[in-house]
Amino acid sequence: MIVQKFGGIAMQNHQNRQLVIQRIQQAINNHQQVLVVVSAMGRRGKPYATDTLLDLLPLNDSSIETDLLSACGELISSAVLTTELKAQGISSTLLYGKSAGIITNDTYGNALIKKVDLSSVNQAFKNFHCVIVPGFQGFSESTHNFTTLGRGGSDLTAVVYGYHLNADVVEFYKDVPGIMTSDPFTSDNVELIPFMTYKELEEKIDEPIEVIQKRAATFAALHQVPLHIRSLYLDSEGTFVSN
Ligand SMILES: Nc1ncnc2c1ncn2[C@@H]1O[C@H](COP(=O)(O)OP(=O)(O)O)[C@@H](O)[C@H]1O
Ligand SMILES: N[C@@H](CC(=O)OP(=O)(O)O)C(=O)O
Repeated sequence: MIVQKFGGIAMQNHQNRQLVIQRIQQAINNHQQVLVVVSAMGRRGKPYATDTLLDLLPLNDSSIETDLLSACGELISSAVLTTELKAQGISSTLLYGKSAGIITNDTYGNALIKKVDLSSVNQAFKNFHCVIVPGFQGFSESTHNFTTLGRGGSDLTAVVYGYHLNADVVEFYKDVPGIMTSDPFTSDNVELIPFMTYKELEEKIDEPIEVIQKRAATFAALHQVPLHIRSLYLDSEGTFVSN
Protein backbone atom coordinates (compact mmCIF):
# COMPACT_ATOMS: atom_id res chain seq x y z
CA MET A 1 0.00 0.00 0.00
CA ILE A 2 1.25 3.45 -0.85
CA VAL A 3 -0.15 6.99 -0.73
CA GLN A 4 0.22 9.29 -3.73
CA LYS A 5 -0.41 13.05 -3.59
CA PHE A 6 -1.07 15.13 -6.70
CA GLY A 7 -1.05 18.91 -6.22
CA GLY A 8 -2.66 21.74 -8.12
CA ILE A 9 -0.17 21.68 -11.00
CA ALA A 10 -0.50 17.92 -11.48
CA MET A 11 -4.30 18.22 -11.52
CA GLN A 12 -4.53 21.40 -13.60
CA ASN A 13 -5.45 20.01 -17.04
CA HIS A 14 -6.42 16.86 -18.90
CA GLN A 15 -2.90 16.32 -20.25
CA ASN A 16 -1.33 16.35 -16.77
CA ARG A 17 -4.11 14.17 -15.37
CA GLN A 18 -3.24 11.55 -17.98
CA LEU A 19 0.24 11.44 -16.39
CA VAL A 20 -1.43 11.24 -12.97
CA ILE A 21 -3.46 8.24 -14.15
CA GLN A 22 -0.28 6.53 -15.44
CA ARG A 23 1.32 6.99 -12.00
CA ILE A 24 -1.74 5.55 -10.28
CA GLN A 25 -1.78 2.54 -12.64
CA GLN A 26 1.93 1.92 -11.92
CA ALA A 27 1.21 2.10 -8.17
CA ILE A 28 -1.61 -0.44 -8.47
CA ASN A 29 0.66 -2.77 -10.48
CA ASN A 30 3.49 -2.51 -7.95
CA HIS A 31 1.65 -2.16 -4.64
CA GLN A 32 -1.94 -3.45 -5.27
CA GLN A 33 -3.48 -0.66 -3.19
CA VAL A 34 -3.07 3.11 -3.51
CA LEU A 35 -4.71 5.94 -1.61
CA VAL A 36 -4.67 9.05 -3.82
CA VAL A 37 -4.86 12.57 -2.35
CA VAL A 38 -5.65 15.39 -4.78
CA SER A 39 -5.56 19.19 -4.60
CA ALA A 40 -7.71 21.75 -6.38
CA MET A 41 -6.95 22.18 -10.09
CA GLY A 42 -4.31 24.76 -10.96
CA ARG A 43 -3.39 28.13 -9.49
CA ARG A 44 -5.15 31.53 -9.22
CA GLY A 45 -6.92 32.28 -12.53
CA LYS A 46 -7.87 28.65 -13.21
CA PRO A 47 -11.61 28.42 -12.54
CA TYR A 48 -11.56 25.91 -9.67
CA ALA A 49 -8.21 26.76 -8.04
CA THR A 50 -8.36 27.55 -4.31
CA ASP A 51 -7.30 31.18 -4.75
CA THR A 52 -9.81 31.72 -7.57
CA LEU A 53 -12.58 30.45 -5.32
CA LEU A 54 -11.42 32.58 -2.39
CA ASP A 55 -11.28 35.67 -4.65
CA LEU A 56 -15.08 35.37 -4.93
CA LEU A 57 -15.44 36.40 -1.29
CA PRO A 58 -15.46 40.03 -0.13
CA LEU A 59 -13.34 39.04 2.88
CA ASN A 60 -11.14 36.10 3.78
CA ASP A 61 -11.98 35.33 7.38
CA SER A 62 -11.76 32.01 9.20
CA SER A 63 -15.36 30.97 8.86
CA ILE A 64 -17.69 28.12 7.99
CA GLU A 65 -18.39 29.80 4.64
CA THR A 66 -14.74 30.31 3.68
CA ASP A 67 -13.86 26.69 4.45
CA LEU A 68 -16.93 25.40 2.62
CA LEU A 69 -15.94 27.37 -0.47
CA SER A 70 -12.27 26.41 -0.38
CA ALA A 71 -13.11 22.72 0.16
CA CYS A 72 -15.03 22.83 -3.15
CA GLY A 73 -11.80 22.95 -5.21
CA GLU A 74 -10.63 19.57 -3.93
CA LEU A 75 -14.15 18.11 -4.21
CA ILE A 76 -14.24 19.07 -7.90
CA SER A 77 -10.80 17.66 -8.73
CA SER A 78 -11.43 14.40 -6.83
CA ALA A 79 -14.75 13.90 -8.64
CA VAL A 80 -13.15 14.57 -12.04
CA LEU A 81 -10.15 12.28 -11.47
CA THR A 82 -12.27 9.42 -10.12
CA THR A 83 -14.54 9.64 -13.17
CA GLU A 84 -11.53 9.70 -15.52
CA LEU A 85 -10.05 6.63 -13.77
CA LYS A 86 -13.34 4.75 -14.03
CA ALA A 87 -13.65 5.72 -17.71
CA GLN A 88 -10.28 4.03 -18.27
CA GLY A 89 -11.42 0.91 -16.44
CA ILE A 90 -9.24 1.48 -13.36
CA SER A 91 -10.72 0.10 -10.13
CA SER A 92 -11.33 3.23 -8.06
CA THR A 93 -13.76 4.98 -5.74
CA LEU A 94 -14.09 8.40 -4.10
CA LEU A 95 -14.51 9.18 -0.39
CA TYR A 96 -14.96 12.70 1.00
CA GLY A 97 -16.24 14.56 4.05
CA LYS A 98 -17.01 12.34 7.01
CA SER A 99 -16.33 9.15 5.02
CA ALA A 100 -12.77 10.28 4.26
CA GLY A 101 -12.29 10.17 8.03
CA ILE A 102 -10.15 13.26 8.75
CA ILE A 103 -12.06 14.48 11.82
CA THR A 104 -11.09 17.92 13.11
CA ASN A 105 -11.96 20.64 15.59
CA ASP A 106 -13.74 23.84 14.46
CA THR A 107 -10.69 26.05 13.86
CA TYR A 108 -11.76 27.09 10.36
CA GLY A 109 -8.87 27.75 7.98
CA ASN A 110 -6.34 25.84 10.07
CA ALA A 111 -8.20 22.99 11.75
CA LEU A 112 -6.52 20.53 14.09
CA ILE A 113 -6.97 16.85 13.37
CA LYS A 114 -8.62 15.21 16.38
CA LYS A 115 -8.90 11.69 15.03
CA VAL A 116 -8.62 9.69 11.82
CA ASP A 117 -11.44 7.23 11.20
CA LEU A 118 -10.35 4.83 8.47
CA SER A 119 -13.40 2.55 8.59
CA SER A 120 -14.79 3.70 5.21
CA VAL A 121 -11.34 3.76 3.60
CA ASN A 122 -10.56 0.22 4.76
CA GLN A 123 -13.99 -0.96 3.60
CA ALA A 124 -13.41 0.65 0.18
CA PHE A 125 -10.07 -1.14 -0.22
CA LYS A 126 -11.94 -4.48 0.01
CA ASN A 127 -13.56 -3.64 -3.35
CA PHE A 128 -11.23 -1.20 -5.10
CA HIS A 129 -7.49 -0.96 -5.77
CA CYS A 130 -7.54 2.83 -5.66
CA VAL A 131 -9.30 5.14 -3.19
CA ILE A 132 -9.36 8.86 -4.07
CA VAL A 133 -9.76 11.49 -1.34
CA PRO A 134 -9.79 15.29 -1.58
CA GLY A 135 -6.79 16.80 0.17
CA PHE A 136 -6.87 19.87 2.43
CA GLN A 137 -10.33 19.19 3.88
CA GLY A 138 -11.43 17.92 7.25
CA PHE A 139 -14.80 17.32 8.79
CA SER A 140 -15.85 18.82 12.11
CA GLU A 141 -16.91 16.27 14.65
CA SER A 142 -19.14 18.68 16.55
CA THR A 143 -20.78 20.78 13.82
CA HIS A 144 -20.56 18.42 10.79
CA ASN A 145 -19.11 21.26 8.70
CA PHE A 146 -16.20 21.04 6.28
CA THR A 147 -12.97 22.47 7.68
CA THR A 148 -9.57 23.03 6.03
CA LEU A 149 -6.07 22.15 7.21
CA GLY A 150 -4.21 25.37 6.32
CA ARG A 151 -2.89 26.42 2.92
CA GLY A 152 -0.90 23.65 1.27
CA GLY A 153 -2.81 21.25 3.53
CA SER A 154 -3.15 18.44 0.98
CA ASP A 155 0.43 17.54 1.87
CA LEU A 156 -0.68 17.08 5.48
CA THR A 157 -3.65 14.98 4.34
CA ALA A 158 -1.28 12.67 2.45
CA VAL A 159 1.18 12.28 5.32
CA VAL A 160 -1.60 11.65 7.86
CA TYR A 161 -3.08 8.86 5.71
CA GLY A 162 0.42 7.49 5.12
CA TYR A 163 0.94 7.19 8.85
CA HIS A 164 -2.48 5.76 9.72
CA LEU A 165 -2.48 3.28 6.81
CA ASN A 166 1.12 2.29 7.56
CA ALA A 167 1.93 2.98 3.89
CA ASP A 168 5.29 1.89 2.48
CA VAL A 169 5.83 5.45 1.25
CA VAL A 170 4.02 8.72 0.54
CA GLU A 171 4.79 9.97 -2.98
CA PHE A 172 4.41 13.64 -3.97
CA TYR A 173 4.30 14.46 -7.69
CA LYS A 174 5.52 17.98 -8.41
CA ASP A 175 6.64 20.30 -11.22
CA VAL A 176 10.25 20.02 -9.97
CA PRO A 177 12.56 16.96 -10.17
CA GLY A 178 12.54 16.64 -6.37
CA ILE A 179 13.86 18.76 -3.52
CA MET A 180 16.67 20.94 -4.84
CA THR A 181 19.33 22.93 -3.02
CA SER A 182 17.02 25.93 -3.61
CA ASP A 183 13.78 26.70 -5.49
CA PRO A 184 14.72 26.10 -9.17
CA PHE A 185 12.17 28.70 -10.33
CA THR A 186 13.92 31.50 -8.45
CA SER A 187 17.56 30.35 -8.16
CA ASP A 188 20.26 29.32 -10.64
CA ASN A 189 22.72 26.44 -10.32
CA VAL A 190 20.50 24.30 -8.13
CA GLU A 191 21.05 20.58 -7.65
CA LEU A 192 18.76 17.73 -6.73
CA ILE A 193 19.13 16.36 -3.20
CA PRO A 194 18.56 12.59 -3.61
CA PHE A 195 18.23 11.82 0.10
CA MET A 196 17.34 13.93 3.13
CA THR A 197 16.58 13.38 6.78
CA TYR A 198 13.39 14.85 8.27
CA LYS A 199 15.48 17.42 10.11
CA GLU A 200 17.14 18.52 6.85
CA LEU A 201 13.72 18.75 5.19
CA GLU A 202 12.30 20.94 7.96
CA GLU A 203 15.34 23.22 7.72
CA LYS A 204 15.00 23.42 3.91
CA ILE A 205 11.42 24.74 4.02
CA ASP A 206 12.29 28.42 4.05
CA GLU A 207 11.37 29.52 0.50
CA PRO A 208 8.23 31.66 -0.07
CA ILE A 209 6.72 28.58 -1.78
CA GLU A 210 7.06 25.60 0.55
CA VAL A 211 8.07 22.52 -1.43
CA ILE A 212 6.14 20.54 1.22
CA GLN A 213 3.77 22.17 3.71
CA LYS A 214 5.70 22.74 6.95
CA ARG A 215 2.95 21.18 9.07
CA ALA A 216 3.13 18.06 6.91
CA ALA A 217 6.92 17.88 7.21
CA THR A 218 6.68 18.20 11.00
CA PHE A 219 4.04 15.44 11.18
CA ALA A 220 6.17 13.18 8.94
CA ALA A 221 9.21 13.76 11.15
CA LEU A 222 7.27 13.07 14.34
CA HIS A 223 5.83 9.80 13.03
CA GLN A 224 8.71 8.83 10.70
CA VAL A 225 6.55 8.59 7.59
CA PRO A 226 8.79 7.81 4.55
CA LEU A 227 8.41 10.49 1.85
CA HIS A 228 9.33 10.49 -1.83
CA ILE A 229 9.19 13.83 -3.66
CA ARG A 230 9.44 13.44 -7.43
CA SER A 231 8.56 14.87 -10.82
CA LEU A 232 5.24 14.26 -12.52
CA TYR A 233 6.98 14.67 -15.88
CA LEU A 234 10.32 12.85 -15.49
CA ASP A 235 11.00 9.24 -14.64
CA SER A 236 13.97 10.16 -12.44
CA GLU A 237 14.04 9.10 -8.79
CA GLY A 238 13.63 12.46 -7.04
CA THR A 239 14.19 12.87 -3.31
CA PHE A 240 13.66 10.33 -0.54
CA VAL A 241 13.10 11.61 2.99
CA SER A 242 13.54 9.31 5.99
CA ASN A 243 15.67 9.10 9.12
N1 LIG B 1 14.18 23.50 -2.44
C1 LIG B 1 13.20 23.38 -3.34
N2 LIG B 1 13.23 22.40 -4.29
C2 LIG B 1 12.25 22.27 -5.19
N3 LIG B 1 11.15 23.07 -5.23
C3 LIG B 1 11.06 24.06 -4.31
C4 LIG B 1 12.06 24.25 -3.33
N4 LIG B 1 11.69 25.29 -2.54
C5 LIG B 1 10.54 25.73 -3.00
N5 LIG B 1 10.13 25.00 -4.07
C6 LIG B 1 8.88 25.23 -4.81
O1 LIG B 1 7.94 24.26 -4.45
C7 LIG B 1 7.07 24.10 -5.55
C8 LIG B 1 6.30 22.80 -5.37
O2 LIG B 1 5.33 23.00 -4.37
P1 LIG B 1 3.83 23.26 -4.74
O3 LIG B 1 3.72 24.21 -5.90
O4 LIG B 1 3.11 23.64 -3.48
O5 LIG B 1 3.42 21.82 -5.24
P2 LIG B 1 2.04 21.08 -5.15
O6 LIG B 1 1.02 21.94 -5.80
O7 LIG B 1 2.32 19.80 -5.84
O8 LIG B 1 1.76 20.88 -3.69
C9 LIG B 1 7.97 24.14 -6.75
O9 LIG B 1 7.27 24.50 -7.92
C10 LIG B 1 9.00 25.17 -6.33
O10 LIG B 1 8.66 26.47 -6.83
N1 LIG C 1 -5.61 23.69 -2.68
C1 LIG C 1 -5.11 23.97 -1.35
C2 LIG C 1 -4.43 22.77 -0.75
C3 LIG C 1 -3.12 22.34 -1.35
O1 LIG C 1 -2.35 21.65 -0.69
O2 LIG C 1 -2.86 22.68 -2.62
P1 LIG C 1 -1.48 22.29 -3.44
O3 LIG C 1 -1.23 20.79 -3.24
O4 LIG C 1 -1.79 22.63 -4.88
O5 LIG C 1 -0.36 23.10 -2.86
C4 LIG C 1 -4.24 25.21 -1.35
O6 LIG C 1 -4.05 25.82 -2.38
O7 LIG C 1 -3.79 25.60 -0.28
